[in-house]
Amino acid sequence: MTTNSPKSIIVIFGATGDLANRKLYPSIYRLYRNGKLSENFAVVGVARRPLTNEDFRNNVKKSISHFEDKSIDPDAFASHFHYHPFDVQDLSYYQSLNKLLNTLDEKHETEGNRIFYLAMAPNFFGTLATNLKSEGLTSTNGWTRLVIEKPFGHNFKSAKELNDQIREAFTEDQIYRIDHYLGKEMVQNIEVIRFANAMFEPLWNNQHISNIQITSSEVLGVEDRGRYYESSGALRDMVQNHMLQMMALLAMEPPIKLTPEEIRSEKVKVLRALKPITEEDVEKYFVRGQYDRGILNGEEINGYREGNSVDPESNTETFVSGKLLIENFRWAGVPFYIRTGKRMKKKSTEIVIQFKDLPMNLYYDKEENIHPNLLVIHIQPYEGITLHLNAKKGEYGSTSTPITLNYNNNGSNDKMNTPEAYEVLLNDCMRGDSTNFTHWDEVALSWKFVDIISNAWENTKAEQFPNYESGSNGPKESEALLENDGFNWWSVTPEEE
Ligand SMILES: NC(=O)C1=CN([C@@H]2O[C@H](COP(=O)(O)OP(=O)(O)OC[C@H]3O[C@@H](n4cnc5c(N)ncnc54)[C@H](OP(=O)(O)O)[C@@H]3O)[C@@H](O)[C@H]2O)C=CC1
Ligand SMILES: O=C1O[C@H](COP(=O)(O)O)[C@@H](O)[C@H](O)[C@H]1O
Repeated sequence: MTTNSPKSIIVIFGATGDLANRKLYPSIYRLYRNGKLSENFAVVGVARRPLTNEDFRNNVKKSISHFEDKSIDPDAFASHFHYHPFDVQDLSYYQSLNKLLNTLDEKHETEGNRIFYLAMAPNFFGTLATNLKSEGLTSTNGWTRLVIEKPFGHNFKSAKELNDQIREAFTEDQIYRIDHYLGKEMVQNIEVIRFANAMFEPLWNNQHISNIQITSSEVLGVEDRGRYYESSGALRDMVQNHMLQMMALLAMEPPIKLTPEEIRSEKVKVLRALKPITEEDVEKYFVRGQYDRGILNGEEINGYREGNSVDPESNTETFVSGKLLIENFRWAGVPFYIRTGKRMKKKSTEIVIQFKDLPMNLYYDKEENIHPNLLVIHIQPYEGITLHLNAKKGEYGSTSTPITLNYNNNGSNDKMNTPEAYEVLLNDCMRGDSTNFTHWDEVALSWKFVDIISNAWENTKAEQFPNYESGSNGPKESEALLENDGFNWWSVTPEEE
């Protein structure tokens, strides 16, 4: 680990793209504004478009205009940015990039520290890593790190090939595989809620928890990403990474220390304990869906198959729900239900931990529906924690009424100061903290689990597609998945109550 405001050059490959403009430049700006970057930093943008430094800096200033802070001169900030146009497949340009980096290293006194951020289509990841090494850009007096965007492969086989190629140029501890959910404030809070509260850990097992539900629903559709999404679908896009990572954080054993190695090792154990399913069993444990037309926020929405670059008879799923079982002492018998989809009723990521009912409830006769205790971790857009309890509430006699204790995390941070996932992860990477990045072992195990499901789905046409209306909660089979076990999906966003 290095200091809190590390010195480094960040080279962004894909500097004119959507991710760089929407997420990376604003994140670098916020780090700068919050004193998390020393003055000794430079950003070098690489893409093919023939921009001048001035054009590039103007683009950067545009991308930060929503977040601008009057006390910071945007030109002073933008002066740290440099542009170097070339096609990354053309080996001859890497030498000139290296020269530029050496010059900037001297100018900004960045001590040879370099982050190579691959914000480009995944087919370039392997080549870029190889070229950076072969052309000497990784040989400096400081540290060099490689940040890789998702998707990391398309299945286990391609992910392994990619990993093998990257590992020829970078060691595992130089590789930072992004899963932006791990940078979210409330995802990081899972560990704190679990391991810093005496009241939860003793109950955190199959004796006291009946099921856990993880939902990540989106209102947005596939927008202009049809080409990518057609070969991905919700399973690869969301389940292989974000959903399984959240599940692992909820299910892991307490690490002996809060180091990247110890936390990762516990997450890996959870992924290894996932009950494997056979292709024949996929239908029993997983539901796939695809959105049809519908009404969302009063607006008529087209179905997935009507989108750009989408096959009018597409078999691609835009919704997945599933039941995961973890075969270890702590979790045997407790279903972890996951659900994610596009064009759903609301944008919301939430985790619901449902506790078992008491062995005998004195209020059963008096209350028709005794409410189970729930611990809800609201990841986004509402951030917070809600505990659902039962209590007597201002009435004669002894009746039980459901009540909630609520902590709202949005309220404690003004919007400008809530760290965005990419901001947190960039800062972690600069400090050399890989805790919130995914290790190859986790990626490999996640792909192995997901491959069985994707194989089953690719080999069978979903006859009933499209099977859920835009603006709904997904297909009815997803409700049945829980109902068959005697449960239901909880709808728990505080504003709705
Ligand atoms: N956008 C997002 O919100 C998210 C993106 N990601 C991932 O991030 C990566 C980038 O995504 P995104 O920004 O949306 O993609 P874009 O298509 O918007 O950007 C791609 C970038 O790559 C550059 N580029 C393309 N080909 C070459 C080449 N041969 N040589 C040099 N530069 C090239 C393009 O610039 P030019 O045309 O000028 O060369 C552009 O800057 C992908 O892996 C994606 O999966 C992950 C999560 C979210
Ligand atoms: O990785 C991805 O995540 C987004 C959802 O992210 P969120 O932070 O808005 O919840 C999803 O839209 C996209 O398809 C996927 O690639």
